[in-house]
Amino acid sequence: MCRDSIGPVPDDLLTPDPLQPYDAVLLVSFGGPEGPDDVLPFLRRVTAGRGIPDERLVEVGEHYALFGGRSPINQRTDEQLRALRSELKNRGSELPVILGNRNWYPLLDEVLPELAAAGHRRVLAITTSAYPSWSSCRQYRENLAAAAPAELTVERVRNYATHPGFVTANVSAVGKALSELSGDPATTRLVFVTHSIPDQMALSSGPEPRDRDGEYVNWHRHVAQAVAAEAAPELPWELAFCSRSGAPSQPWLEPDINDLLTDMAAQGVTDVVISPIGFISDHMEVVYDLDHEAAETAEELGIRMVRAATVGTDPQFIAGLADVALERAAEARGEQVHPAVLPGAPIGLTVCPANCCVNPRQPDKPAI
Ligand SMILES: CC1=C(CCC(=O)O)c2cc3nc(cc4[nH]c(cc5[nH]c(cc1n2)c(C)c5CCC(=O)O)c(CCC(=O)O)c4C)C(CCC(=O)O)=C3C
Ligand SMILES: [Fe+2]
Repeated sequence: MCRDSIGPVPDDLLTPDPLQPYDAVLLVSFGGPEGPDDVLPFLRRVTAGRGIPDERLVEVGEHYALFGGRSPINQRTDEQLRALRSELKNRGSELPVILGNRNWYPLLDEVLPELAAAGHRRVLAITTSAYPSWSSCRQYRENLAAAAPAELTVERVRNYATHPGFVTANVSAVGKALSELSGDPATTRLVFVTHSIPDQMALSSGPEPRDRDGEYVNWHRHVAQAVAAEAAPELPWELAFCSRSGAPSQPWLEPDINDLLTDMAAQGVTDVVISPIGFISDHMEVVYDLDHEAAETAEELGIRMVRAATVGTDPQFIAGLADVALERAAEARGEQVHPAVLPGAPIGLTVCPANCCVNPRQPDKPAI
């Protein structure tokens, strides 16, 4: 794991840093276990006080065990961190760009006090999650608020899934995946996949007023529509969900990707491209739930399935992250900004109202 040294606050007053008034950039990731001994402590940390059934934890622990107790997430995030660091440097910023995780080392709880101790006072956070909802946005904001010492202000960039950079990178990935299939276009489908969340959480995602299905689903539909229109205008597409957990009695977003594949096979579909637009790099959900579980379902059904790449370090995506960071800094300086966004799609908020992305099952906690 790469730890850029936190270092002193840059004091080059001759050329103002394009990320001023911020004095550091913090990439905020979920974090994942590095080996077999980390898996249980990691899962306990993620699920603390959440009422997730033990069977589910055992099951998820087994997914990690298949990969030697190690999630790909830390390495993938590290690659993104390096790519972002060099992109921001190319754009003229000298600020340190460092990593803090919510659930594994280096933990936000350590990194934010270290930043403050090194003299930093105003940090710009970029989360590795691109969409609004409690799980994918507010929970990050809550963890940041809990970890930040009083002298440190942490602000964040907008949810960036509707930025054209994210969409363009997914268009390339889908194009490449499609070129690996040679089936009849009439029986080929494009399926966008994201993380399932409880229906109630989806309905309370984003600020009010909300789209009928909540902003989590609304945003995914906008992204899916835009990627499909560019990458495969001739193919029908659908949005499916993976990685549901929680009690079986609690409704979560559907269709599950495995159920959708089953329905598609019954309708004569022969070829499917799966585009994991819900994830910005290869996490356990991608390498297990899609590459292992959904791939096995497809094989049993006789469907040829290709999984499109996650955006990872695609230069268009990384440039988009740099764009939203520079845009946020300009906003913080009180300048007028013109955020790039898909035509007709929602623009993420940089400062959220109190009722944004609430978790219906938890009293509101302080959030940045
Ligand atoms: C929307 C969403 C994202 C995408 C946005 C984002 O990226 O943040 C995401 C990402 C991730 N989720 C991850 C891991 C886990 N999520 C869990 C549980 C849950 N996730 C939820 C939602 C999401 N999760 C929800 C509603 C729960 C139920 C409990 C709760 O209300 O919190 C559990 C507990 C076991 C289980 O229930 O499966 C684990 C271990 C990892 C790391 C994977 C790795 O190691 O590579 C990543 C990137
Ligand atoms: Fe999760």
